[in-house]
Amino acid sequence: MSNFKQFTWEEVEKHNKEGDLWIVVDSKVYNVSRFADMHPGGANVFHMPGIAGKDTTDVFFGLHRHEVLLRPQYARLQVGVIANETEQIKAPQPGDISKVPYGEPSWLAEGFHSPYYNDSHRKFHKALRTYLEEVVKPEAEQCEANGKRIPQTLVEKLAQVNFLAMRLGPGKHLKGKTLLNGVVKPEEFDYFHELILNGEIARFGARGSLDGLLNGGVIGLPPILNYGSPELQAKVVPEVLEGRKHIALAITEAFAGSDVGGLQTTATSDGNDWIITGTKKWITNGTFADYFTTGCKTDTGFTVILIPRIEGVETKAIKTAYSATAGTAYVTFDKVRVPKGNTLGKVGAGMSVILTNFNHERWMITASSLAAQRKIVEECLKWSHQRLVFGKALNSQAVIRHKLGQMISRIEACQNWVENITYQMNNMTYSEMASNLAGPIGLMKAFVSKAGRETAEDATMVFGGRALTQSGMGKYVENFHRTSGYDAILGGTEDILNDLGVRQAIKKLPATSRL
Ligand code: HEM
Repeated sequence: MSNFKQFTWEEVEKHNKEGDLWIVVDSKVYNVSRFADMHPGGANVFHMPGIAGKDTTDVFFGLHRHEVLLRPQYARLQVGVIANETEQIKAPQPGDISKVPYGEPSWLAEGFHSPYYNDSHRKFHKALRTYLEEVVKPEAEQCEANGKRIPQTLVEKLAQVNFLAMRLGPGKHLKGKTLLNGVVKPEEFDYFHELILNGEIARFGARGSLDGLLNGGVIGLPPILNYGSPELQAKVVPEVLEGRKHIALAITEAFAGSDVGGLQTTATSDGNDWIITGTKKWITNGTFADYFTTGCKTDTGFTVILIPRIEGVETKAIKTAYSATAGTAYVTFDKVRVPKGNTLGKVGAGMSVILTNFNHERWMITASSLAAQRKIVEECLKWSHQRLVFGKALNSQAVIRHKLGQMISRIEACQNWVENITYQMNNMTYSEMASNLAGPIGLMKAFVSKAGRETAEDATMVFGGRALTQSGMGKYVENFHRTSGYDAILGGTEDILNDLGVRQAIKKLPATSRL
């Protein structure tokens, strides 16, 4: 029962002039007399016909997101409720499952089934979504806007639930850890749990923050876990997983991106040390990283070396299309002296260190991209339903329904592909994955990111000018449209990955295959 004073419509209607102005939104009565002059949409809108002293629910939801009413400074404008009426549009609660068709993958939709997810995944999903929406989303949104790195207080909270360890996926690094307050056991944690995690952090609609949430660790730490010496692992792995230090993967350069063979950073041997000189570009989390897992040219080929932030290492922020909270950096190594014990894998065998890392990174980007696309589809379904044009809902236009149909088909097709690959990952050894899945994951990532860019275009048309502003109705579409290209570039561009997938298929064609 609400504690608000109850009013009849007759009482509300009397407050219909400048200085004494009430409106009703979804059975809630707001006194906007003093607010009118501060209203971002202007004071005069309240004097349009059918507004002052009236029910403005439809016009309100055609212009504002529901969250506007929840902001404390606006919530306090409410002075009462309409007697015998109840609110229809409920504030979302942390952990809620969307009831919008296609707003969730089918395994979460009522009445649907899936062969892939069990009770452990469902329990994990519920706890994780609630945790992220309560603890992480507000900070992620703030960082997306102000460009600051995520606060250390949040890093500490994330470390407490072993967030980064879970982001690395199943494996020995989870052993003995309490995951998300014990909701899933380390030995149960599989690639579907990780798929869920990658999707949930992408639903905030804050792409820079997604990478700012210690993405550098997801791609920078596995080479240490898989190829570092026991001493190096004992020191660096706990520091990073406990959030005391941060790590970045430093491969790409202004000289070479996807063409790893063309890299120019050089490590020369000097007794027991490497002397490293060169530059790296587009390094995610680089502005605040304490360690760089770095691809270097050595006498006998390509070698991966862990470089701490010591004398000779400098980083500066690169201004990119997404939020600076991702910490994208240009990194300079100037005669940096690093012990040879920091070599990851064999000298000259760095290519396989990097290539085995790529499968997981590409699959992760795909999973996040897919969830972000689904969020956009949900936004478009809701918006086209509540937006009135020419006196009717936007979705009464066939051209809009056609766009929605295309968007839905794309995410559903992509979802099925991603879940199939995830199932393969769950049932293959690491080396089977390396040999069987590099091609399919490459093709899948290219396909899903392309689908995302098409959805970004369609959604922009559905939202119109609102898709171009960073606040208001279209804020998620704006963020996705501006940043969907990241999914198409990071971890390998669409063109390169398409080509990789086909080359792998050609390699595996039986020599005797003929029409
Ligand atoms: C309690 C009542 C209201 C509050 C707290 C409120 C608050 C806001 C806020 C915060 C914005 C900025 C955009 C955003 O963050 O979404 C906005 C924009 C706007 N509001 Fe309101 N508003 C209220 C009622 C109304 C009503 C009843 C109308 C129409 C008669 C209206 C018309 C507009 C318009 C036209 C804009 C600009 C939208 C745009 O830029 O796309 N508002 N309002």
